[in-house]
Amino acid sequence: MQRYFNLTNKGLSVNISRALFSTSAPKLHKANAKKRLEGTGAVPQRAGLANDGQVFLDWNNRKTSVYSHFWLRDHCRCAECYHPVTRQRLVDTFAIPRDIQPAAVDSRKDGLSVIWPDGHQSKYAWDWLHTHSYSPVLRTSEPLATRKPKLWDAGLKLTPVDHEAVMNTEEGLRQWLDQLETFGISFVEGVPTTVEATEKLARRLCFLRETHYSQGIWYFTADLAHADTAYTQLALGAHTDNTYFTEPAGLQMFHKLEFEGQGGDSLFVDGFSVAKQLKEASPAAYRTLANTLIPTHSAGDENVLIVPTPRANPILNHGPDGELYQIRYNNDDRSTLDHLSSTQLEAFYDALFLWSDLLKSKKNELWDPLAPGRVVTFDNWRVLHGRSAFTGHRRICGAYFPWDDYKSRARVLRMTPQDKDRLL
Ligand SMILES: C[N+](C)(C)CCCC[C@H](N)C(=O)O
Ligand SMILES: O=C(O)CCC(=O)C(=O)O
Ligand SMILES: [Fe+2]
Repeated sequence: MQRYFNLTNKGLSVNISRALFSTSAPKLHKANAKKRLEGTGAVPQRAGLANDGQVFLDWNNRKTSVYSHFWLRDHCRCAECYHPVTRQRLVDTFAIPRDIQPAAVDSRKDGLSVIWPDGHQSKYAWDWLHTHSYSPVLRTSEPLATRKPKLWDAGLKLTPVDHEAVMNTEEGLRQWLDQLETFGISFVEGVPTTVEATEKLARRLCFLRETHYSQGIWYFTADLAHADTAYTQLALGAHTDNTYFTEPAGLQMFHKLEFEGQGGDSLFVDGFSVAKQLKEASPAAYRTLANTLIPTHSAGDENVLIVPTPRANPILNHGPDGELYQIRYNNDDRSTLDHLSSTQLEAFYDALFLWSDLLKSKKNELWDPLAPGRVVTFDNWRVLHGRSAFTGHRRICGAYFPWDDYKSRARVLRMTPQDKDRLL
């Protein structure tokens, strides 16, 4: 049941209805703004008056969202304007009059209906409108981005995920990816100690990132097969890999297939947790590591000279929203610092010492002997890794994974196609 109020202005009839049947449907008004707007003859989107050219939705929690007319037309969700299968915009944004006004607006049980002057009818689901309310923003998190990280220290106790479950059930796979997104690290146990089984497990997660080290799965031992310290028996302090790539690998996997000797345990440190500790200990040092650009390179192999574009990046990388999203830190792969002023250089070294002290603090170090059969996978944008020096024979195989494709896989596993439609 609906009630209609008709307003006529410049010969345009506007239907305002109130949905009385659905508790989740917001009340809809547009009369005042529209009347004032048309009375002034101003160009709506440029008028700068708060309520001009907008549709108002009152939600049940007494919040009111406003949506611009142009935005609504540009975001029409009908099959002609938005491809229902490819989920891509079909409407020609640039063919929409910049000052478009609806001919009629109607609140329906399942969403907002708008009829435009050319007769085109747009529909928007209420939950889609609520999710994408931008004035004000009503969503409390960005559900597409990632799981909220849970920070950890040396005491982290994660339940290992069963290899059979990962390979044969969606639940097992989801558990693995959930841990990766939440803690930035996860262990799979019961993996056959072969390169083939490890590669199968890796590809269950995502296709692999090729690098100068390999096409896909790699394995290494202390033989300098590649000119990098990983291929020696030296200890490696906590670091992230690929600091010299424009985009470092998103994930890394290790499986220790063979070991006869002493030492060679694996080290993991939650870089997001250490960053938080640094910020608390010295906001100035934190700012220095967030702002100082560090050049890096990979140049050991004869035919390789990799540097990133841009040439240098901070250790602590923040998005435009100010969130820390990536750690890039490998003190061994840092290039010559020749671009900082004397003052900047001293500030950088001071901050680096504080960072390193926290990284090496016992309470942050998670050590694991990584017994054969126990495969570790970790977020190379968050969790730093290292190893103790070793003697004897040690062979590890593993893989790098691209960030976006790993995230996509994780997202799809925790979302329905309906979630996709609502969240995009
Ligand atoms: C993992 N794998 C053995 C293939 C290579 C190791 C490379 C470590 C290197 N310093 C870097 O940051 O890339
Ligand atoms: O040998 C190890 O355990 C790790 C070496 C390393 O840092 C790497 O391969 O990226
Ligand atoms: Fe490494």
